Amino acid sequence: MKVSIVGGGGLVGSCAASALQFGRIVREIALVDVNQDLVEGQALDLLHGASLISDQRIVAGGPELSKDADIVCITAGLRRKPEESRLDLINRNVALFRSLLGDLKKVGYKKDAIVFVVSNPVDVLTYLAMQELDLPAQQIIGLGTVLDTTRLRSMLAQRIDAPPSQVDVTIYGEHGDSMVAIWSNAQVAGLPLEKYPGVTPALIAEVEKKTRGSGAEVIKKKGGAGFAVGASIADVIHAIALDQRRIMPVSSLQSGAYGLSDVSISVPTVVGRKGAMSHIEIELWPKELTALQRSGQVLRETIDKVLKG
Ligand SMILES: NC(=O)C1=CN([C@@H]2O[C@H](COP(=O)(O)OP(=O)(O)OC[C@H]3O[C@@H](n4cnc5c(N)ncnc54)[C@H](O)[C@@H]3O)[C@@H](O)[C@H]2O)C=CC1
Ligand SMILES: CC(=O)C(=O)O
Repeated sequence: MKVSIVGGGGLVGSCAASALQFGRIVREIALVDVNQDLVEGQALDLLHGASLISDQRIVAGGPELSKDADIVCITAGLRRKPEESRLDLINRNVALFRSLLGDLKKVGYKKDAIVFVVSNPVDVLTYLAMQELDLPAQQIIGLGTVLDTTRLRSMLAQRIDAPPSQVDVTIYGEHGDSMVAIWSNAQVAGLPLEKYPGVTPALIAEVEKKTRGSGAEVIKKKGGAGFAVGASIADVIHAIALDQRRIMPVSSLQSGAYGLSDVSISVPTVVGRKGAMSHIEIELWPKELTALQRSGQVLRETIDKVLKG
């Protein structure tokens, strides 16, 4: 498996590369960036640790490195300002994104490549990639609410003193203000979350609110997300590389599940070597379903305004 990271010189791309190196699963990590010195420096820094970590090939360069990549992960983009909503970013990011898709089209890409979008607003740019590239829709996925989900699980675990890996609650919908935490099926180690010691409706509401504001909080305090988003990206890439068919909250084109269609958004999705292989529809609380459909509506309106307008 060769993974190229477009924007690999930046914070998100370099943290993803480091997580992939420690993951020891993919064969080659290619960092692509317009900032040549920066990307060469990142690749060199990763390479310096190779004898301690893994035998992967690590290279840096221009768009041509994506030509034979099995997974093209796009993290190039402009960062969100603390007071800016993710959707406001689209106006600054669409032109940049179109130009790097243009570079990719020029150099070419594998017919079975998975294009994995991380740049924000991730759901809208995932939809744009699907429109612009000549690939089946299932081969184009976005990070969606994978990062939001680990933030929610990890912070809730800390509050109730449970192991983060045993907290099972997932966020779906937009990677943005209208994200929807699905509490109807939440568990800790297989036990119903609401019966777990220390869990109260007020605590749940507080952690959910903190999760919603996490992106902005991290940007304000350290400039942008790095470690957690890098780990999230590596988790999805490993599910693809190993054809794990895990159910993950990635963003992909919808065609009817939960009443959503013609929009890229996160719902329970089977992720494997062919990308977003299918969507799983389960019963939600009516208020969760309504919120998920509203989230889809928010994204649809943005797509209509920005991409079709
Ligand atoms: N979906 C998610 O959960 C998250 C998404 N993000 C998004 O990831 C993106 C990147 O964030 P950071 O890494 O913090 O920004 P950054 O500024 O550190 O890195 C962006 C990199 O992209 C490069 N770049 C710009 N134009 C390029 C082009 N045409 N081709 C190749 N490289 C190009 C820049 O030189 C820079 O190295 C942003 O859009 C941010 O909002 C960030 C965190 C979470
Ligand atoms: C920047 C962003 O989308 C996040 O940290 O959630």
